Amino acid sequence: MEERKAIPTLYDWAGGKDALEKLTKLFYEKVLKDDLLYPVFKNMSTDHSNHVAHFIAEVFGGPKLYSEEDKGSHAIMITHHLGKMLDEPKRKRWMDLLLESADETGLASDPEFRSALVGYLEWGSRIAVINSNTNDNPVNENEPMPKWGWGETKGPYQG
Ligand code: HEM
Repeated sequence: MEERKAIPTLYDWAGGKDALEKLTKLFYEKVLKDDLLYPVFKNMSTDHSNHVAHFIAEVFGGPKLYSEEDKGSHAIMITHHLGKMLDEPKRKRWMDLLLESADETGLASDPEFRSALVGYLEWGSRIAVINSNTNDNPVNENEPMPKWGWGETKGPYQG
């Protein structure tokens, strides 16, 4: 049977911390210029963009940038969404602008990586909408950060 080469984490394949911070920086610039999303994010902190990059970095198998460096946790991330009353049009715009930013910042665009990225963002953004329509955090403070991998493609294409 043919041996597969070592599978990189999604974090490494994406280009690490710098690539993810660049992605969210452009994304929140777009968000603040967007009529639908501006009111939702107008009070966000100056750290917001990096915190989201660090959260994704950690979920994608990178270092504990969110849970240790930023002193966050899965439960704390969810707390930020509680009561925000998000809906499908806002979620969709959020997805569109994030994927547009991925293309414009030159994030890895191979089919395997993008399938994992979109899968994670669809999952996470739909959960964010659900949690934004309640004030009760369903996640316990001790629960681990989510982890996301390559999914069905099992890794980058190895021609
Ligand atoms: C995979 C999906 C998502 C992830 C990983 C994520 C992650 C985060 C994180 C880490 C924070 C805390 C930032 C901080 O420390 O300042 C946050 C806050 C927030 N997120 Fe999300 N989020 C996601 C989806 C969404 C979506 C779809 C929306 C809206 C359409 C949204 C709206 C917000 C808002 C309004 C806040 C609070 C902003 C404020 O502090 O004023 N999030 N999110």
